[in-house]
Amino acid sequence: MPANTMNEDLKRERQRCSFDPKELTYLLDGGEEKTEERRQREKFFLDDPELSETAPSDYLSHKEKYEHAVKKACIVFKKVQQLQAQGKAGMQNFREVLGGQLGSAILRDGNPLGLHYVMFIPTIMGQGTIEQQAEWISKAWNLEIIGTYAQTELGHGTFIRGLETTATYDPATEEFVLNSPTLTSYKWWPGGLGHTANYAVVVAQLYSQGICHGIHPFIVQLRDEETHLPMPGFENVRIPWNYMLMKNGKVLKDGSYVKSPSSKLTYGTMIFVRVVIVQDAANYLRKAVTIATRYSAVRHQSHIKESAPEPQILDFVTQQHKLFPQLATYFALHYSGAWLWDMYNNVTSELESGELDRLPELHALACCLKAVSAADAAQGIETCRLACGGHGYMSCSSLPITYGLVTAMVTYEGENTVLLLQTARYLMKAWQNCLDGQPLTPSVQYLNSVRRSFGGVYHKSVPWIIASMQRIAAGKIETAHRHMNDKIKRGVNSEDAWNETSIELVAASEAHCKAFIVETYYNSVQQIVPSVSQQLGKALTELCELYAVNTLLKNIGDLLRYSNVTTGDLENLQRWLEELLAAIRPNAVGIVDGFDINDAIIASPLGAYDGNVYERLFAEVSKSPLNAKPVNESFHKYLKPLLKSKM
Ligand SMILES: CCCCCCCC/C=C\CCCCCCCCCCCCCC(=O)SCCNC(=O)CCNC(=O)[C@H](O)C(C)(C)COP(=O)(O)OP(=O)(O)OC[C@H]1O[C@@H](n2cnc3c(N)ncnc32)[C@H](O)[C@@H]1OP(=O)(O)O
Ligand SMILES: Cc1cc2nc3c(=O)[nH]c(=O)nc-3n(C[C@H](O)[C@H](O)[C@H](O)COP(=O)(O)OP(=O)(O)OC[C@H]3O[C@@H](n4cnc5c(N)ncnc54)[C@H](O)[C@@H]3O)c2cc1C
Repeated sequence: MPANTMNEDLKRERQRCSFDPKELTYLLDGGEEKTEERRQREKFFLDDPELSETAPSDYLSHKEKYEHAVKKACIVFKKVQQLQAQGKAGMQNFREVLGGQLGSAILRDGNPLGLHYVMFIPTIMGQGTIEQQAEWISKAWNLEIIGTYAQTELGHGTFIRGLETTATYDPATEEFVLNSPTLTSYKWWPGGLGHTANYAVVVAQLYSQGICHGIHPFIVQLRDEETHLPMPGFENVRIPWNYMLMKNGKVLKDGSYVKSPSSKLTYGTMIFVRVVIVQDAANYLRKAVTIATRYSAVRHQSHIKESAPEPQILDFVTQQHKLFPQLATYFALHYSGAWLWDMYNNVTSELESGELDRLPELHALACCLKAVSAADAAQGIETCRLACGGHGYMSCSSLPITYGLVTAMVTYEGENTVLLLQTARYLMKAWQNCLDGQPLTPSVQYLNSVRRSFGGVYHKSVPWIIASMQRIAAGKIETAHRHMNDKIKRGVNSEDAWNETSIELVAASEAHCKAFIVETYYNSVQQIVPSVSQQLGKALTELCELYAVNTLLKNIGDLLRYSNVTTGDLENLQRWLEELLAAIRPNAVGIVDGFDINDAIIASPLGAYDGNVYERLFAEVSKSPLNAKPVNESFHKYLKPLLKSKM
């Protein structure tokens, strides 16, 4: 590949961008200094020859991939320790140091230590007493032990009250006896459980004095710390009394049970991970849209006008309609994720002082935001793949693997439909409170105002769109509530009525979440615009408008059903969408440049900063061991005899 050449199209794109991409980078990182720190950190990891890929891991076997990942995770751990020694990494900023983008670039096929950091340590922090934290956290943090989070069983993932593993307290020995007596009670899915972890937080039904007290977390040793040989299976495994994490519910040494202030505090780690997933989904989406946008600026094909040269595919308005909403969705999820992270931290500190009032609202928001961000990011990444035509299908484009990672988010940490139904429970209660004139929590306040006014004359503004989306959400919530109650009045029991109404409940929950995202995104941009250059402010506003208009237009049916919008208003919205695509077009490459994603993290010949797409693609396929010899052995072994036999 010619050294230091920059694709001419990308050069032109960069010249025409109306703002300085660096300004966007600093904004997203939280300041120039933070950007510099991040870049240094990335360099520190990515320039390490031991961490850079010699050959793409696609060509390794399953076993080799695992071994390769363990090796890299250990190198990364040592490097994190070096940073710690320099005061540049600690528990507080661990997510920044190795979270999402950087971590997943180094450990492309999965991180064998991921669950240790994302769930094992957070569970001990959230569910352990001070003494238990003192005993386990430093061991875990220093990797003297490796843990995982073993909740899901072969038979149950969603319905955790149905878990079969039991932990029965024996006061005579002051131990818990753990049992997974059936095939369906086998712990199944926990990350790192197979070969990496030697400890786990095991979620089991607690029995004491003959009574079941529901599910609780226990620390269980899985493998010998020296030999790494597995401990005997989960049949009458004895663990000491203080291996039950007892910050919330506890068993006293005599076997009496002390209830937690709320049984749902046991579910705290799940809320934490759901909150983290929103940001993570956003980051994967911005990587995919960076790849697809740069590629679309470099790729020329077909004609808009027969007389003109083949255009950049980014000039097709349908291509813009595929990609620019994904750019905007990144920002929408980023700001909603940041908002949720703040709420999570505030509510968590309230919980520490025994205040539980805001837990249901946090749970309702974390559930629907996790579900919508995972689904929208997955769909957005797939759209980016399709937007890259055949080259997007190649695994070296990084788009298929990115989609694979994000579509898993739809299922793990609470399957999306199930989580949306959790939010719907909250919304049904909120609507009843609204009807009864009871106070409403901030995220559902809009129900009161929407109940009072059904209409609202179209004007070209995001606040009008927010009001319309709230109207749709309130309409769907009201419809689901009414239909469910009609069934109950006709004699259907409430559980069956819930199930029979669940399609509408899920739709209500999604609509509520979308309205929340648009409002949060708009409020964030309103706050940011005065502090940035006029050009960047304009670009950010256009993206926010695009997200709002596009989201509303995707729900035309609902808009017609729940508001007094006219067909003329819809035509105005469509025109506005097209204007926004045209306005964003000159800035598209500048925006993805502003994400400032290192080429090694992009890891795609289609999306590198220099835009040398074809040269990089060619270099990439040359790495395949299949292309090392001109004739593959299978020709002599199988094809040739077959061809001969036909002659
Ligand atoms: C050296 C190398 C270094 C590497 C370092 C790497 C470091 C990386 C650092 C950062 C990386 C950042 C990026 C990371 C990205 C994230 C990757 C994560 C990977 C995770 C993998 C996946 C793990 C899992 O999947 S673990 C298993 C998760 N399982 C679930 O989520 C189960 C889903 N089911 C449930 O949650 C529940 O059962 C339920 C909610 C569906 C129903 O529960 P239930 O039946 O008991 O309840 P009810 O329906 O009866 O409701 C009762 C009542 O309680 C309320 N409720 C329910 N849940 C909660 C809750 N969590 N909190 C509060 N309240 C709750 C419910 O609403 C009801 O309320 P009512 O008032 O209506 O009664
Ligand atoms: C990549 C990956 C990593 C994972 N890592 C871990 C881990 O580290 N630790 C761990 O403990 N677990 C882990 N899991 C398990 C994960 O949390 C569960 O798979 C997830 O919670 C979904 O549960 P399930 O598999 O039982 O799905 P099911 O509940 O069986 O879902 C199947 C279908 O049934 C529907 N359904 C189920 N219940 C309801 C309901 N009440 N109402 C309406 N529809 C319903 C769902 O919507 C879905 O369509 C992981 C899973 C994956 C895919």
